[in-house]
Amino acid sequence: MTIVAIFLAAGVIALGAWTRLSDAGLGCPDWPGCYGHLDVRKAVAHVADVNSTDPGALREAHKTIPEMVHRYFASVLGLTILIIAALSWINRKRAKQPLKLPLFLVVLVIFQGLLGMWTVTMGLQPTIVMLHLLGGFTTLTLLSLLAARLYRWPEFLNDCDVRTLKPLAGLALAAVILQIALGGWTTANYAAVVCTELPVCESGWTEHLNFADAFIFWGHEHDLPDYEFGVLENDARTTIHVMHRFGALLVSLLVLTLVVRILRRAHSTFFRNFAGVILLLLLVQVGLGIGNVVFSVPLRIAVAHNFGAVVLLITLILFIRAINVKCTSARPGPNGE
Ligand code: HEM
Repeated sequence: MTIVAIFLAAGVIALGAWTRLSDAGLGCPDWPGCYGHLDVRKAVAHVADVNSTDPGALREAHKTIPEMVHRYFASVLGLTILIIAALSWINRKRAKQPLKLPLFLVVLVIFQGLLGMWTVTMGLQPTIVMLHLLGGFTTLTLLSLLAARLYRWPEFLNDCDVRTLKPLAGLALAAVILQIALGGWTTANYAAVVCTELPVCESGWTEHLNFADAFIFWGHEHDLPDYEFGVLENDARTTIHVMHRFGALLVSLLVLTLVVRILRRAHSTFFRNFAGVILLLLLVQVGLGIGNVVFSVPLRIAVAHNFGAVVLLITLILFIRAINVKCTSARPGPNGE
């Protein structure tokens, strides 16, 4: 069941990215239905009707589809998490049966639903959009952690030297989380295309930094009907974009140092492979980020960049879990001693 939930959560994240990045976030201006309809086909027909009687209405029927498909998948995921929590409760007396994590996931998925509703009803308010993205990433990460606990993966650790890497791994994880939040902030404020040059931004970018306006999280002053396509001035958007680039540099330095240290300390194939996977994910993620800039954020690259971020996050969390399990130089006995 947890594995099913993992696939569903991954699908919901990818669909959410597709919805957001194809500017379909307001494809359905109401919630939970779309123009009052729970059936997406009726919503499409409704938009077509309105457009035929009022050609100035400019409603785009195709944008209702990603939004509603995202909502359908999210509902099934919510239901699956409820079932997981119910099963954990029923089996709570069994040894090593996790209960707090499934219950926390229920609270999280309900809060995610509320954030999804506010995303629409508050007209794509950037802080809500970013929190909704972070909530989705947290859901998938915690489900992966739950699966690792249920399947007792890894069972034991026989490479005790890698445990000394805990502080560095924690630091790399914190940097990745911050970078994900900055990425979400870049998207939510439509700051992706303000810097079209590498490595930082257009020449003279240092004169176009405005930190005061770039990080206003609530109460923006604007007279637009909603936040679609952003409400910030160019300098504030440039600042956000540039911070995401510097964030990438910090993440790269920390993650590369971690990889080198793992390779130096670890003697097991398990951890050497782990280092290889982390390195590969970092390279792919930076490559996709550069692809976003060079090709002006094509939908496929942007969705892959979103997904690459969550996979990198999960891999680091699983690495930290792996270096935290009981360390023994020999395989443990049947009772775990
Ligand atoms: C190193 C690790 C990196 C991580 C973890 C990361 C993470 C993210 C995340 C989570 C988003 C939000 C995606 C979404 O809303 O769907 C994002 C957006 C973005 N990232 Fe990164 N990123 C990284 C590196 C880079 C690099 C190196 C560049 C460019 C050189 C870059 C350029 C962008 C751009 C332009 C966007 C906005 C995309 C849009 O609005 O459609 N990223 N990033």
